[in-house]
Amino acid sequence: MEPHPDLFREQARVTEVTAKVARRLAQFRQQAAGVQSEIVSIRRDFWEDVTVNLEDAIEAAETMASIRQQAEVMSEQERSHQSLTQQIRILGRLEQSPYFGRIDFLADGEAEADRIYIGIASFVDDNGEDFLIHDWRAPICSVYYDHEPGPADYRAPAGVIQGTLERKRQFLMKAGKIVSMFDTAITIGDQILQEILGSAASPQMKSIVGTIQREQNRIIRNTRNQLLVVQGVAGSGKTSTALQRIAYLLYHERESLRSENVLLFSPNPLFSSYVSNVLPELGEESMRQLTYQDYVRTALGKAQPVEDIFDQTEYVLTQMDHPDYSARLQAIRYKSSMDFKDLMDRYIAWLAQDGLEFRGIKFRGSLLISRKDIKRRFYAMDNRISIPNRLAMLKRELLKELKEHEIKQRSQRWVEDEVELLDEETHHAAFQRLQSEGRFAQTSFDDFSREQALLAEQVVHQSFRPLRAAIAQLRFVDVRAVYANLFNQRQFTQRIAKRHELPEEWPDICAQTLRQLETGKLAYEDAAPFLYLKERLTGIRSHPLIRHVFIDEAQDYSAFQLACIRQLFPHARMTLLGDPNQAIHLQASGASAFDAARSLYPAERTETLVLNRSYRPTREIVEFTRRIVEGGERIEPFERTGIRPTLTRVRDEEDRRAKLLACMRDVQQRGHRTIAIICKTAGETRRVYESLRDQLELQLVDEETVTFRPEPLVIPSYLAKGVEFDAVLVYDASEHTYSRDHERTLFYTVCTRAMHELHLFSQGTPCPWIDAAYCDVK
Ligand SMILES: Nc1ncnc2c1ncn2[C@@H]1O[C@H](COP(=O)(O)OP(=O)(O)OP(=O)(O)O)[C@@H](O)[C@H]1O
Repeated sequence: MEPHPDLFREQARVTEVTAKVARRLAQFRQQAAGVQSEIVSIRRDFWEDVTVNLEDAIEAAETMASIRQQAEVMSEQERSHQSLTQQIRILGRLEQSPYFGRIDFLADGEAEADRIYIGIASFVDDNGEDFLIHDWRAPICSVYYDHEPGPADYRAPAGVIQGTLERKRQFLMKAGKIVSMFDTAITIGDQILQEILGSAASPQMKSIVGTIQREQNRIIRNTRNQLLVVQGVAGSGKTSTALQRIAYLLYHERESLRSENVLLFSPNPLFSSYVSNVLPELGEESMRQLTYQDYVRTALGKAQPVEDIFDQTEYVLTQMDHPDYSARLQAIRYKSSMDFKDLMDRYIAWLAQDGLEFRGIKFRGSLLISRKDIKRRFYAMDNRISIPNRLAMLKRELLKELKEHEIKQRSQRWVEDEVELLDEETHHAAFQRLQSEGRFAQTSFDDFSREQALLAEQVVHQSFRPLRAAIAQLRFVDVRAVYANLFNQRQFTQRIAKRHELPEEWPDICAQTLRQLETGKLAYEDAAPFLYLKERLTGIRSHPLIRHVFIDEAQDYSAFQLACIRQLFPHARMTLLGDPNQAIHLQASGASAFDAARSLYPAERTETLVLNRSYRPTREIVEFTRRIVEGGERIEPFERTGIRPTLTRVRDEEDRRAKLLACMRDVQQRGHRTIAIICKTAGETRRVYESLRDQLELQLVDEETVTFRPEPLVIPSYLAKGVEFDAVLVYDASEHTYSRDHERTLFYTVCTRAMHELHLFSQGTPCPWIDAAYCDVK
């Protein structure tokens, strides 16, 4: 292809700008080194530079002031070092690729067009006036993403600016050199996007800043709503867009928003690390990330273990022959529903009058306060006061009473014994304390008994510590028993369930739940309701510092979970991203997750945006995968072609192994590196790994894995969600493995992980959603 006529001129500008960037970088590095050595010397001389004098109160106060002042100097230097480091990181990136776009925008009424070069951050010339690079988030830069050459506008703080986009140019650069450059008006399709999407998958997600599409830009720059729902097909850029949106919000609200005020709920640790590099690549600190499971575990504490979500998923995918299977599946669905939440709300309302369960308070085997007594006191309080407030009052009362028990214990025999066992140092410390408090009398006999009394006080105080902590944390409320009662008073539950139908297998669900509760470990499906109950009783611990919550793969959340999340972050705006066709966990509500979320916010503060174009896979893969799901005809492929998916029939395991290895070799020969063999379950994944590892360098991915390498790997289906590979080999695409209702979305999720190649293997009848017309059958 002919080089672009302006290539020479543009390269000259790039060279000039990168030289300026390099100069600024050198200056900043020097400054940072200076600040660094300043910090080191402040740390070293800290105690020399403060005057320490604790002789009297005035001197001590002066000493404190001097320490504070010195600490302030140090933290100011540390802040400035941090900011310099961030600038250095950004300049380092600009030196490699200063910008990726240019627009020439002629505002109405102006004589000359503004020439705007767009990069990941602004760069102003040494005169402090001329922008050599504009930050992609600046208002004018939205023209680049939203318009083709011709009439265009953008929203500035002062209002909408109308004008004409005279030119739109895209660049791809490496190490300060233009690799390719196009004007959108003269090329067909999006050449740069073609190049980017055609390249290899990477173990770390990359930012899409240079090629954000118009429909994605609407999501990124949406600042009006409290709830933004993004419903997008597989590979439509939901995650990429979410991360760009976070970067945008950090810029747009830069006066008040920090990365620690933004929280992303991600599906698993592998996904968290997969996306963790995008914001740093854009010059921003990464947001906080959490899985829902981690959140529940932290909130419930170590004392209340919870089943792993992956163990629940494995159960659902493998234990079809288990006698409890059908009841458990029903339990998972019901306990995730809003019907169950309603039931619990009514139960909690009743608990305000009766039914709360408590634990007695025991010390060294004897009962100090019985549970009956605690219950009596609780229900003796004014029942117009909320349960959490009544419990707080009760807590104070119990702590006071505990103090009295503590005093009584001091004269007990066991205390005397323990005092005798105390070491010399403790005795000495008690002696010194009494002396400094002037509590010694003249006679040594009294002195001895005073020391004994002080030590007894300390011993008892120490022994009561766990009890005090337990009361302070309201552990005298027996949440587990309260939860269990919901399942062991069937008639009662049926009475309060009235309007709602309990599930058909309710008696079995009750028996199963009680058995599980007895083990001390919560089933995963009980975790969210249990936590909800606990928080409704003991007080909701909300997180007011979080201002934006993002939930990726939102289709996999239950309506119940979404309602809880809403309650936890009362001051946060919410962005929900998901694809109902990829709902793979049983508690998932799929499309109704979005309805559930919408019902939690006022309609006028809610917006839903849809992404139908799939960027990840080639056209051939989209043609194949969109036939797996209902409504797949609305999925539009991006114009990038490749080889057709294949379906290989195998005779037996030996044949499968040979054909899989042959396929793997072919794929590697075609230049692909990140190749995933996707199995359905963790058990199958391990077996495949064991059987292939002597033939192939292979990485085993399980729920503990946090990163993957660009080489062949074997992974269970549900862990692959959200990530992508150059080629996907579906280990077993037979009807035996994928044919039940809830396996359809799982199969779709697995197949849509492929960017360039998709190969399926099947022994016996292939899974019913494979359309042989859209793949090569071998
Ligand atoms: N505007 C874009 N420019 C360049 N690449 C893009 C763009 N949009 C999406 N992509 C690429 O498409 C792929 C899929 O993006 P992403 O993972 O964000 O999609 P998703 O909708 O979250 O997918 P899924 O739901 O299947 O997990 C990624 O490789 C991403 O870089």
